[in-house]
Amino acid sequence: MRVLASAPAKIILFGEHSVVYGKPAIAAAIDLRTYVWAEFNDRGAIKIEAKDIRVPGLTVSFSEDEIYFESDYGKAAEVLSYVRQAIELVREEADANGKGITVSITSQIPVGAGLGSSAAVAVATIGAVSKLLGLELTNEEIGKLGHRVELLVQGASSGIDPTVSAIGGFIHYEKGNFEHLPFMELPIVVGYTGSSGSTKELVAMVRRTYEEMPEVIEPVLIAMGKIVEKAREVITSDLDDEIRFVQLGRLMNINHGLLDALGVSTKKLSELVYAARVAGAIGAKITGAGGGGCMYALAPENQSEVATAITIAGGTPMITRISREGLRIEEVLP
Ligand SMILES: Nc1ncnc2c1ncn2[C@@H]1O[C@H](COP(=O)(O)OP(=O)(O)O)[C@@H](O)[C@H]1O
Ligand SMILES: C[C@@](O)(CCOP(=O)(O)O)CC(=O)O
Ligand SMILES: [Mg+2]
Repeated sequence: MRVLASAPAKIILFGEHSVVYGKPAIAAAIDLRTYVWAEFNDRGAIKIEAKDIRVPGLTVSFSEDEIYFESDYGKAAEVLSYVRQAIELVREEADANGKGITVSITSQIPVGAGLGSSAAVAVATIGAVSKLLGLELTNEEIGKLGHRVELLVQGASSGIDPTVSAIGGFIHYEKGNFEHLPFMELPIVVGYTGSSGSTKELVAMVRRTYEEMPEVIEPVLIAMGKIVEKAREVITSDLDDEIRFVQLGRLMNINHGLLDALGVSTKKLSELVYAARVAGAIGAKITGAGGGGCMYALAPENQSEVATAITIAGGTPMITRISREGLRIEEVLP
């Protein structure tokens, strides 16, 4: 039997980092996906083929007609830890420890770019392997297992990414509970800096700053939580879209300033944010953990001008749509 599952990327509209401290956040699944095939193998081992992940430390040397591969196995193992933990957790749930499972991954999501590639790969792996092992899990339960995977690998995780990747759509999330917000087409442009940041390291860096000066950082986190509540009021109000977008844009700009205060922006991210605003975006901010990765801009009138400005500033623009669907079982072959 072979199973193919897929799970989407996400953007965090408001509340990254503060959500790790129990504050609310708002996120949406987007139409970039990670695909995972799962099947049994008879070696009793876990085998992972990650087709499009570049492992730092893998060197290929050529001599005459021979090719040598040298790998830093420590780094390779670390990079594959989300997938490995996901498989181990499902095997445990299914009481199938020791069963040989091969997974093969392809992904459309840039890695370490704030678009939740870690959650998508965990959720798609859990989806495919649980189906293979005959476990009946709801998407919500799979999101919770995805959260456990992120906690095991990162040490800290709010759970928002695996939740939105598993259930899809547009959600308000707080301490493990989520609520679907009314669907709205968001005229946004995502700008990718081309560099990556590790969520594990950025979350740990914010934690260190918080522990050094809680009296300074706590009010910043509280303000971020208030921004989310205000944004939720605007999204669920019956005001015209035009007014709602202007209010959301202002809240995005304030949220970006506070993320910068936490130290998770970079020169390039801020350049893309300002380039988008100068080109007419009503709001622009980092999305995800920062330290590289992506920003997004709200540009109801001028998405293409904003995309051009992001390109001129050295970024890669992506025009994405919200994905109503989360985890999907794509194929089950005998
Ligand atoms: N296609 C993939 N195959 C295997 N592992 C992946 C894949 N995509 C992401 N990952 C894992 O997720 C990590 C990146 O997660 P993270 O630092 O949280 O950034 P983000 O979730 O924003 O992309 C990678 O280092 C790798 O361990
Ligand atoms: C920084 C954080 O709020 C979001 C991280 O998202 P990503 O891994 O950068 O896509 C961490 C979390 O919510 O667990
Ligand atoms: Mg992640």
